[in-house]
Amino acid sequence: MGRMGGSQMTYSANPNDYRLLEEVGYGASATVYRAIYLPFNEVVAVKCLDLDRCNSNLDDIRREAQTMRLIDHPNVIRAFCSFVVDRNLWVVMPFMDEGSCLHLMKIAHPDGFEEAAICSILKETLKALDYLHRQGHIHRDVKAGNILLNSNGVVKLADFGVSACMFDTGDRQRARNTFVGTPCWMAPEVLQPGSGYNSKADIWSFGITALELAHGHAPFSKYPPMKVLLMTIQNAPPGLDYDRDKKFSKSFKEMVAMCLVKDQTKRPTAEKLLKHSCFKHAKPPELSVKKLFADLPPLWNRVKALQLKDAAQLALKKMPSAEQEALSQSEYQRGVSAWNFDLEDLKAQASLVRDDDDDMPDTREEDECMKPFGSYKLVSDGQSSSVKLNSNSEIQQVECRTHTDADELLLAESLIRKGKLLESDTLQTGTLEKSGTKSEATNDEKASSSERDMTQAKAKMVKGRQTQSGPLVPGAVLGHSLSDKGRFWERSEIDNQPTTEKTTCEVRKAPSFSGPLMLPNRASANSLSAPIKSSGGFRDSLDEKSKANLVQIKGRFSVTSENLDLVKGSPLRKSASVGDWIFESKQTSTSLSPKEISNNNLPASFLMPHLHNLFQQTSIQQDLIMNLFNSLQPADALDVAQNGKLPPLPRSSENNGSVDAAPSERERMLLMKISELQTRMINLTDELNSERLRYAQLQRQLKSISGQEENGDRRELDA
Ligand SMILES: Nc1ncnc2c1ncn2[C@@H]1O[C@H](COP(=O)(O)OP(=O)(O)OP(=O)(O)O)[C@@H](O)[C@H]1O
Repeated sequence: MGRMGGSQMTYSANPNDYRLLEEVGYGASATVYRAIYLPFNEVVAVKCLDLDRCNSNLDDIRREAQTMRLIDHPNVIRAFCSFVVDRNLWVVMPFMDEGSCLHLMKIAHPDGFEEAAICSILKETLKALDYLHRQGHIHRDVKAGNILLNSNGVVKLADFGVSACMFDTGDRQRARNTFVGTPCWMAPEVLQPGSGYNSKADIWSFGITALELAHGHAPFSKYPPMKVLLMTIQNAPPGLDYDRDKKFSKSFKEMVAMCLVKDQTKRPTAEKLLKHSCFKHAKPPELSVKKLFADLPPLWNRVKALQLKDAAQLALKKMPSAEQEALSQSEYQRGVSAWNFDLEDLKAQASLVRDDDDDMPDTREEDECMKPFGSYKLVSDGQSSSVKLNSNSEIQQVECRTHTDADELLLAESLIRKGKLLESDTLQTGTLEKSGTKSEATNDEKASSSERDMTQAKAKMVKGRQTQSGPLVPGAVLGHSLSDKGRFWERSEIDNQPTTEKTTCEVRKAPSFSGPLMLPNRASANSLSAPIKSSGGFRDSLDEKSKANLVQIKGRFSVTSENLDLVKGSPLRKSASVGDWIFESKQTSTSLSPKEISNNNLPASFLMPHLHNLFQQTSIQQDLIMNLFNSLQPADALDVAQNGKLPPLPRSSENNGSVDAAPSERERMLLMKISELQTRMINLTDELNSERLRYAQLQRQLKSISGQEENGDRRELDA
């Protein structure tokens, strides 16, 4: 049996006692359901944490569950009980029927809430933080997505996925020298782990959350993690702008500014902040918060609508942006989800995201707080300028001539070499690769990597898959050997499972890869990150089976042939030619239900962007082919071959290293690729033509319908 719930009732740890209903939320590694606890016929929330998808190690998961069970504060979500079901950790919690502030903003308040509501929400959050800090915890993931509301106006802070204990020593203490949290909300000192951090990191995140609630999004949120990271370190702290944020009071602006001070010692404690006039005069949440969700449909319908809206938005983006968005979003969300940043991964991200900020897919207005970055952009005009990086009170100057992502990498690498940016076990790959060369891993890095190996080895030693029906104890979690990873996907025993388990499996299988619903946020989070297994930063840590199926390693992530099928099922696919993620328009068009299509009631405004996408995709394919043709040029070909991407070029001694005229293995491969691309282009052209036809048909139908209506009207008038 599980522990006592808030209502002093005992909740069982038997999954059959819970009927999972609708999905009401999802995070990096968990899906949250509204559920009925059958013995009491009571509505609860069940967070199903996918142990396979978890980026965190088992200790983190256990810590979250333990923390949640021990806490007892009206503003902190507590766990009634938690237990392991197959490959999931189920955490049973009170159901917060209005969901998170983030969802609420996305669905009904895209430009943020009004000040009265914000102050009420923040006050409750601050009470939660004050309590947690007194208990010795740092939450480390304070953000609107983790502030939950219910219809009575109750506000609770959730998600202890990354919380840390301040009183820990040894390994756990060292863990606080690592990147943990969500990039946009992360305090500068968290990004410079050498100095360590404390509960004041939560106060920074709290300040960022205040801005998030005020604007509808966090500052820097449109940038990929690498950029966010550098901007947090380099730029002046974000804040409310005097002109743009006129609707907010001086007191509110002042409170935000107090939280967002780079020097953590100058930030107030939660206790002190609670005394700020902003909170002293805050209305009780039941008065100011309820109107935020008045007249909204039930949470689960909102979540569905949100998924649909995101799917539509992504589908309608013009192709290059959509491609970029998908990539950027997935990279961003991976950063969001990945508590432990990995330089290799960040480098990969930075190199994949174009530096042209104006082209960034986010249509949001640029934040005022981005202004300092504007001046940074100036240097791209070839002027020399210096970027100041404040690290451990020491100002380091890095010469920066052009503002490119490569420069950002250099900056980061420069910091790292100076031992400022990463010091402990977060430098997961332990290597810095630039232009194919590897710098030597430092002793610290080596030591920490062996520590990690030990942890992994330990986890692997605990064999056997347990289906635990009892409150979560360390053994219960550890019962899931990491080496079991991936088995879930192969299992054919789903049909033999109790309904609840079946539901989980189906839902888990479905979300990312099958339906159009999952295309956007989650699509971007899951379609890429779920099938792309986290290898924990080590190629070596991939299990044998994964290694055998390995298709590609990308940063910390590997794509196996097994999950490539899943990727194929997703609307994003890997372009065979260039290795970019291409938005599959075929999938997009089929993302409309057959009913919708057969109803022929699609407005032209909806179809046109699809056609446009197809058209552009075709052009892109053409470009790719041209590029490939060009890549046959001797100089380029030589270069590519030297980079090891293709078999080496044959050389003849007579022509002094120039490319041999005879078709080489490499050329054959290129030709194969070209013909593959051509086939795809033909398919896309066909698709475009059929869409055109359908569009013309629809227009005819529209005309005839409107003609009929006009006739009807005329007849009515005549009569
Ligand atoms: N008790 C609850 N009642 C209602 N909705 C909830 C509850 N708990 C979580 N949610 C919803 O589910 C979403 C995801 O939950 P949660 O943040 O715990 O998952 P996660 O995987 O830990 O997320 P993250 O990406 O922040 O690490 C929340 O943002 C919220 O919208």
